[in-house]
Amino acid sequence: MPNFQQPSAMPIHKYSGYDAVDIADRTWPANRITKAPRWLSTDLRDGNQALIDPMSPERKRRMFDQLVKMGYKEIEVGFPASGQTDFDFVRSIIEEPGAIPDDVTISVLTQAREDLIERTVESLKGARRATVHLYNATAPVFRRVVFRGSKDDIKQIAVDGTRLVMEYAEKILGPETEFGYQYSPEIFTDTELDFALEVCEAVMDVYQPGPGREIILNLPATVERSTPSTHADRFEWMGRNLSRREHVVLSVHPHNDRGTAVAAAELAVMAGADRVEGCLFGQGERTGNVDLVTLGMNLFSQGVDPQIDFSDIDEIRRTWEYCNQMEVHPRHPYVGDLVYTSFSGSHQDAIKKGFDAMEADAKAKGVTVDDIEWAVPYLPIDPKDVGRSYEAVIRVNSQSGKGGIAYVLKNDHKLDLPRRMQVEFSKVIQTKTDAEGGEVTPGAIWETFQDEYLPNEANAAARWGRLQLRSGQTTTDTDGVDTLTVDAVVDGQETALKGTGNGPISAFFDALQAIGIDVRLLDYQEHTMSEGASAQAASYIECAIDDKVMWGIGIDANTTRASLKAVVSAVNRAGR
Ligand SMILES: CC(=O)SCCNC(=O)CCNC(=O)[C@H](O)C(C)(C)COP(=O)(O)OP(=O)(O)OC[C@H]1O[C@@H](n2cnc3c(N)ncnc32)[C@H](O)[C@@H]1OP(=O)(O)O
Ligand SMILES: CC(C)C(=O)C(=O)O
Ligand SMILES: [Mg+2]
Repeated sequence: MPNFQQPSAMPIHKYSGYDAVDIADRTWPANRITKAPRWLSTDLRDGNQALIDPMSPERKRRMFDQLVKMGYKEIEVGFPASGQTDFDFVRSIIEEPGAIPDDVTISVLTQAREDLIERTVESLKGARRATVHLYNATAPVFRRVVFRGSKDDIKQIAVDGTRLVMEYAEKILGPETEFGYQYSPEIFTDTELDFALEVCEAVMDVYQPGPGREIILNLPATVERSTPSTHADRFEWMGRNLSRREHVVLSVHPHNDRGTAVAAAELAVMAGADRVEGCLFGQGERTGNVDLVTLGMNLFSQGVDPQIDFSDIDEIRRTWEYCNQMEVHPRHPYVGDLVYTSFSGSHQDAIKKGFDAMEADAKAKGVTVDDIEWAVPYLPIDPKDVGRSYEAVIRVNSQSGKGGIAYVLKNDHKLDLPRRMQVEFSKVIQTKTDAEGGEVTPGAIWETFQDEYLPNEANAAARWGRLQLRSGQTTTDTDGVDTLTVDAVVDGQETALKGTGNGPISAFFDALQAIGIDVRLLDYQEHTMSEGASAQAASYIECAIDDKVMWGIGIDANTTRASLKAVVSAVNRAGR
């Protein structure tokens, strides 16, 4: 096929590509992530600083409590030198007994400026575990435009900042505080690798990490600039070249400007990152920080424990929406309203078969479906594991086929329709969706089903059809011949019918023959709808009635009655 694409008129000359990393013997592509990295939530700092209306103290507290409840052990709680609100928030959680669990480390961010550092460290007085996070940009355009200084000047900002953090921590914080330090060469992604390394080494020379004294070196994709693979190369290069590597916690902090933050984080972990910083649902500056929920759930879906509890994902989302005053997109991975829903026929067919196969496999092994490996097509995880029901899994519209409709009837009403009956009923629904458009809700599917197949069971006003069954009795003689007597309403008249046959169904056909209705049996299936003494049975009968082939269904606690009702259902439909 010829390619008809044409050069665009976009101003491409304004932009340049990123540099590849010279690391031909890279090892990260072969690595697998087999355990959760250390997580840091920066919802209360990077997420909060990106909001039109930053969180009120009450909203900040709700978010903090939610993060603690989910299991995050490192939480960046603000930029206390930015103003009174952040400062007071940090003080409030430190001063309230029990607000910060003993195993949670709070962290605070500061620029490398003495007044800001002093105020920042002051905010941490009395904390059990606290980290000061210092940053300064190291990339060429920042050196030239923002700081207007040389490489050495920029390195000096980091060195002086580190020394000041240590001095103020020594002066202000008592022995009750287990103090930690984190340094970020901001805009790492645009910084020359050897210079990023040089600055990190200079910072370490001041801080002197060693046994029992870790340093967190966080390499941020402040603005995402490259493919995740180049980002991973940069992490592998830094990991190989950093001295004192065993005392360094190498941390990744992706933003999502190119839409690949999740991949960038995962590949960086494969390349040696020990720790990931991000925000729930990808909140954060511009296109957001990396989404911690997607990262955690990606691990979960591969059988790796994220060490974070996502089992009530809608509650997490409600809290997040309240705190951020924003809405999660309906297609957001793992949590959006539509992410466990299929509208299209072939997906629905496969999902229904998947659920049926899971049930059968579990039964064969004598266990429950929760004990076997998840294998339902089109559903990467079991929605139940994040607190979702199966209700939304299949939704029916004009793109849907028989499988989806059959799924709704089975799931909501325990009716396991035979395949040819599924085809028959899906045509009824298709007529409805073609005529009315839009979605057909499970309630509307059931109403249509009742009206089509069970008019005598549904409300009396909606009854229709030539025949209604009142009561029936069979007797069997010594030759095995059944005689059936039936009290019925035929064309509005109370009528007594009688017939014989080699079973109740053929006896009923014989009785119908007497009033001019010619019925032949083509297929018969039945199943119980629940366990126990009061269990209902569903009978499905496919009949040739005069020149029409029709399915009917009967539901009753008595299987004979259920099958007679199914014949009535088919006969009435033939005359509709
Ligand atoms: C990538 C990130 O997310 S970084 C975090 C960004 N978050 C925030 O900035 C939120 C909170 N910040 C604030 O509220 C304010 O910036 C404050 C209160 C901390 C400081 O405000 P101001 O004193 O007005 O300074 P402002 O933020 O404009 O900073 C600009 C000055 O700081 C310098 N600067 C910027 N970053 C740094 C840094 N990391 N270390 C040292 N100096 C820095 C700039 O070069 C500039 O200096 P100049 O005035 O000599 O040209
Ligand atoms: C302060 C740093 C870590 C940051 O948020 C960034 O560079 O994106
Ligand atoms: Mg950031």
